[in-house]
Amino acid sequence: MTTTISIKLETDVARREFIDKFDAFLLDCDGVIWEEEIVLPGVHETLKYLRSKGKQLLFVTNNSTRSRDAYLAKFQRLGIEAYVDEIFGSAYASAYYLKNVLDFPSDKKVYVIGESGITDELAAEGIQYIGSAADNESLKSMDFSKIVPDPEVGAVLCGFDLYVNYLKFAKAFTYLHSNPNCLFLLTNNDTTYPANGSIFPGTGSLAAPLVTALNRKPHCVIGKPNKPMLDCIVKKFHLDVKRTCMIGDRLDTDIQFGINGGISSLLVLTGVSQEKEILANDASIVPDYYIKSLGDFATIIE
Ligand SMILES: O=C(O)[C@H](O)[C@H](O)COP(=O)(O)O
Ligand SMILES: [Mg+2]
Repeated sequence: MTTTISIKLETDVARREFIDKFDAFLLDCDGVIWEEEIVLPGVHETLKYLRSKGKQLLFVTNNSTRSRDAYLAKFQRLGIEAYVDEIFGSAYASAYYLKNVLDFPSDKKVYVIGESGITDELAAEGIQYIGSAADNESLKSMDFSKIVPDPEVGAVLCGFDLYVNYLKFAKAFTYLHSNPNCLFLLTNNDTTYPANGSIFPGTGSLAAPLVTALNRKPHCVIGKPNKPMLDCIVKKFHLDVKRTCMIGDRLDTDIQFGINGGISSLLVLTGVSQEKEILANDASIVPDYYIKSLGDFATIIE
């Protein structure tokens, strides 16, 4: 097996040469740019520097809790220059995929386990939905009489949901179990979520009870590392894959996304994946480059 070596960008010369190699950067958000409301050190300066060099920046996040507009408000709140067309969240990509790829029927509904990011983006695409916040209060007793099949539910879409509960699982299970034509979609499959210098259960772990109960894998997972998200981006921006680099904190989503898309990849060590994982002899996913933090590029600013 040929061992791929990842290049660690430790010197200013190496960092400058790296930046000059690319015209477009796809930037992951959680664990790269910020941890929730805290922008990581040096990231403001680095993003400003990339823009000053005329680089195309695209923000590509598996986080489905916010719509593009809500993300734009977050970028503005945190003092980061961004434009709505540069933002690709898994909620937007899921609504785009349902509308433009699956041609989801207008007389059908989507049952949502997830938050306003998903419901706002579905509404923006004119797709009917039920569930989400309406089911934030779970069953109070073992009375299941109100949980019945609904042939109008054409898909179950599961994303990150702080209010996930038994009622939501029972409804989603019933729609999928009673109707083999009901689509089972995940916004993304991240097993963990980076926060507060640690990791917590992520969307993939929230959807796992449904996968187990149904004994069925999702019909489609939209977010990184899967093609639907990348197709959406490449089609919209006609990127030159040879001059494009994905920057992320997670090997099995961000770096695999770059590999799947035939674009270069840079791993940062401020989120989920660690240096020892890419240095291991049996490393299966190896980025082209890696650096301690996106903010470290601030050292080359003239
Ligand atoms: O659990 C999740 O959904 C993910 O951990 C989270 O959303 C990752 O977001 P990203 O790192 O792609 O910005
Ligand atoms: Mg991340």
